[in-house]
Amino acid sequence: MAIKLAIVGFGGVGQSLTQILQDREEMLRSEYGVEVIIVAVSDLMKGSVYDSTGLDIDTLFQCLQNQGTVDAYPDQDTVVKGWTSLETITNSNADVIVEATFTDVHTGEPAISHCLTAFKNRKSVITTNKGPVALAYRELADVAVQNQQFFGIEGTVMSGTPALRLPLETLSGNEIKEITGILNGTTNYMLCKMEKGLSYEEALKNAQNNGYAEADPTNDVEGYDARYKAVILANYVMGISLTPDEVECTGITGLTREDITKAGKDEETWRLITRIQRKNEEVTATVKPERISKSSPLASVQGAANAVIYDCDLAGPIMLTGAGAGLKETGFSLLIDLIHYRKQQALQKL
Ligand SMILES: NC(=O)C1=CN([C@@H]2O[C@H](COP(=O)(O)OP(=O)(O)OC[C@H]3O[C@@H](n4cnc5c(N)ncnc54)[C@H](OP(=O)(O)O)[C@@H]3O)[C@@H](O)[C@H]2O)C=CC1
Ligand SMILES: N[C@@H](CC=O)C(=O)O
Repeated sequence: MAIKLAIVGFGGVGQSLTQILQDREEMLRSEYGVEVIIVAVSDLMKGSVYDSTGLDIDTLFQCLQNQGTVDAYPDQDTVVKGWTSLETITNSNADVIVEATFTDVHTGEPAISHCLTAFKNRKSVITTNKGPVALAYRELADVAVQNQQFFGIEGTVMSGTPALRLPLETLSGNEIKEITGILNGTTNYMLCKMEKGLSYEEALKNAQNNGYAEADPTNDVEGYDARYKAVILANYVMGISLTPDEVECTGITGLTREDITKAGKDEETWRLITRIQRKNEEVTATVKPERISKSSPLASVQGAANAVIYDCDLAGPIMLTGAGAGLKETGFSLLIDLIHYRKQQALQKL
C-alpha cells in the first residue's frame, strides 16, 4: 500500500524531498517496495493544498513557479485549500507528516505542536527540524511509542550524512565517551571562503543562496544551531540528559579576516568545533571556534561538509564526514527515514 505523505513547511527541504520522490519513483517501488503519494503540502506563505487521492507533483511545482504559491492548484471535489498546518495534520488522511518548517531555537515551536498533534492523531513524523528534537525528544518519542508511530530524525544532525543511525546501529555495543565534530555547514563554508579572501558578508550571502543557512542565520553564526546538534547527539547517542543552556556556546562573529590570515601563516585554520565529553559522572559540552593544525583530520573538512568523531571504548575513534547542509542532501535524509518507516511497518512494529 502506498504511503500517504503530508509535507508541512514547503521550503527548500520540503520541495527537495518532493523532487527526489518524483525522480526516484520507479527505483523506490522496485528496490524497496516504497510507493509514496503526497496528499498535502501546507506552508505559511506558499499556501496549502490537500487532495485525499494524491497531488499531481508537476502541477504543484508549476503553481509554485508561476505564482509563488499553491493557490492556483486546480479545484476538484477531492481538493481542499487553505488548511493551516495543524488542520492538515489533523484532518488529512496522511500516514506520515514531514515536518520541515523552520527551526526555532528558543521554543521549538510550532514544530513541537506539529509532532505531538501528528502522534496523537496516529500519524508518524519524519523531520529535519532540530527544535523539537533538541528540546522535547524524550516526550515526543514517548508519545510516538504510545501511539505506535514512527519518529524519524536522521536529518537533524549532519543533513543526509548518517550521523545518528551510524553510532546507534553500526557502533552499538561500544560506550561512546566523547564526541567531537564540526556540526554546522554554513559556518564551515563561510570560514573556508573567508580563508580564500571572501568577506564575512559575501560568504554568508553565498551560504544563504546555496540553501545552507537557517531562516535566521544568527542561529548558524552564533553557534546556536551547532549547540542544538550537540544536545541531540548527547541525548540520543550518548544517553546523557543535556539541555541547550548547559552547552557553552561561542559563534564565529568575533573572528576577523586578520585572525584567519594569521592562522594560515602558521599552517593552522579556524573551525567551529563542538565537543561533548563524559568523564565519570561529569559532562562538559562546548561549541566554539578553535585554531587547529592544517594537518589535523577536522581541518580537511571543506565547504558545507561536516564531520563527527565518535570516541568508542572498543572500536576506538571513528570519524564520519559528509554533507552538513544542502537541500538535496537533507531531502535525502527524509527519504532514508521514509525507507526505515516502511521497514518498521513490514516488521509490523507500527
Ligand atoms: N537547509 C538545510 O541544509 C538543512 C535544513 N534543516 C532544517 O530543515 C528545516 C527546513 O529547512 P529549509 O527548507 O532549508 O528552510 P526554509 O526556510 O526554506 O523552509 C521552511 C518553510 O517552512 C515554512 N513555515 C514556517 N512556519 C510554518 C508553519 N507554521 N506552517 C507551515 N509552514 C511553515 C516557511 O514558510 P514561508 O517561508 O513561506 O513563510 C518555509 O517555506 C529547518 O528546520 C532547518 O533547520 C536541517 C538540515 C539541513
Ligand atoms: N543551517 C544548518 C543546516 C543544517 O542543519 C547548517 O548550516 O548546518
